[in-house]
Amino acid sequence: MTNTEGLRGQSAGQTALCTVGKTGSGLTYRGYDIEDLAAKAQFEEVAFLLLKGYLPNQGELPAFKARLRANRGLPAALRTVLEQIPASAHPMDVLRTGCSMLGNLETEHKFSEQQEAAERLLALLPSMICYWYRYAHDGVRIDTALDDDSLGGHFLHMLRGHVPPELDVKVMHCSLILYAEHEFNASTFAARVCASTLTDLHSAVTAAIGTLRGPLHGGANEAAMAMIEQWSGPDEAERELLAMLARKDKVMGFGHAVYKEKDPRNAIIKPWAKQLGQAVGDRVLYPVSERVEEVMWREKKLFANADFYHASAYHFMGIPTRLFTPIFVLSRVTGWTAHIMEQRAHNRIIRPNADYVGPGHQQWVPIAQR
Ligand SMILES: CC(=O)SCCNC(=O)CCNC(=O)[C@H](O)C(C)(C)COP(=O)(O)OP(=O)(O)OC[C@H]1O[C@@H](n2cnc3c(N)ncnc32)[C@H](O)[C@@H]1OP(=O)(O)O
Ligand SMILES: O=C([O-])CC(=O)C(=O)O
Repeated sequence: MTNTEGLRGQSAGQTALCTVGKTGSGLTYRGYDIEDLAAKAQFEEVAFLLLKGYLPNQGELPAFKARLRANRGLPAALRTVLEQIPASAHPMDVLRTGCSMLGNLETEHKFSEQQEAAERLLALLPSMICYWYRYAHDGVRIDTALDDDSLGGHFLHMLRGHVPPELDVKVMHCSLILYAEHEFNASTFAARVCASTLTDLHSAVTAAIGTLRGPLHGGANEAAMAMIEQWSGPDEAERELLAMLARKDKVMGFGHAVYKEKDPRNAIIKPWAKQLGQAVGDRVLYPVSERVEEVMWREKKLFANADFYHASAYHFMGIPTRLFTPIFVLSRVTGWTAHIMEQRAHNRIIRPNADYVGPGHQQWVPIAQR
């Protein structure tokens, strides 16, 4: 593999949204450290920061949250489509289809409508996934226009059918902040490539959802869960993990295309996973996770990325594994739509070259002679 494969290490454009690994391990959103945002901000403040370019003041934040609350309801035609999708479908495919359908029902006709379209998607995606999930699994048509203050609380309320405890809402805030934005990651880049053709916002977000789904990107939190839940304790985990490494299997939730020392989001989500594990009396999953992290560093110098401890944290909150990557979508839609707007503001169609490695010039052979 050449060093430049996967465009690794190359600049593919400019952004004012985020820095990743500029000092080896740091992460900032519009100049603010992720540690400060995760400890001090509400997710909605971070969403506003990404979408508008500055932190909201005391008047702007409640107004923004009120707009998000008012935008939670699903159009009837979208509910009808969601009701057709079987319970066996992957929830990421449901979001992809739902986002595309919304583009038919609430088409973004002019770019001057982009802020409203972005806020609508942010407010409505939790309703979309929970409406489908509860209908497909329990046959219940949930009320999505609940009055929860926060997006994370609203999501948990719809999913469970009751108001969630404060600890779970706090963890959701933190998780949504950590997942909101990450420069030119694969799904954001897909959204920007799409936007660079001057297509509509829903098309670009649909492309991003499809890109996030894979296990090398957002799908890693689900894949990490599938791996750690197989093991009955740390010793079995270590044995099996060493066998995986000997086979050169990829270990999901480890490594990163940009960070070289650590992923700063790991140190923030890990203590929450520990606290949630203690709250539910876990004696297996968290110790297994810690051993996996220890062995990966000892054997390969590979560190846990944002996805690894998200797996156990979500699991301890009772969230079904197949909804892990969709939660990533509910958050990253802020980064995607902010990047789409940034791309449009300084647009040139994204169209790199390729190094040709195919056959030399060929003589045409008529089909009867082949
Ligand atoms: C929120 C996010 O999207 S974070 C990323 C989530 N994805 C995952 O957790 C999936 C597992 N991780 C991976 O597949 C990779 O680390 C990626 C996709 C994140 C980054 O890929 P790359 O930039 O190509 O990785 P990198 O160049 O650092 O790899 C160096 C070597 O380490 C190995 N390696 C990297 N990550 C892992 C891993 N998780 N498990 C085992 N080996 C690994 C590579 O195979 C490569 O080995 P080689 O030189 O023998 O081929
Ligand atoms: O930046 C990346 O390549 C992947 C990542 O961590 C993210 O999208 O959050």
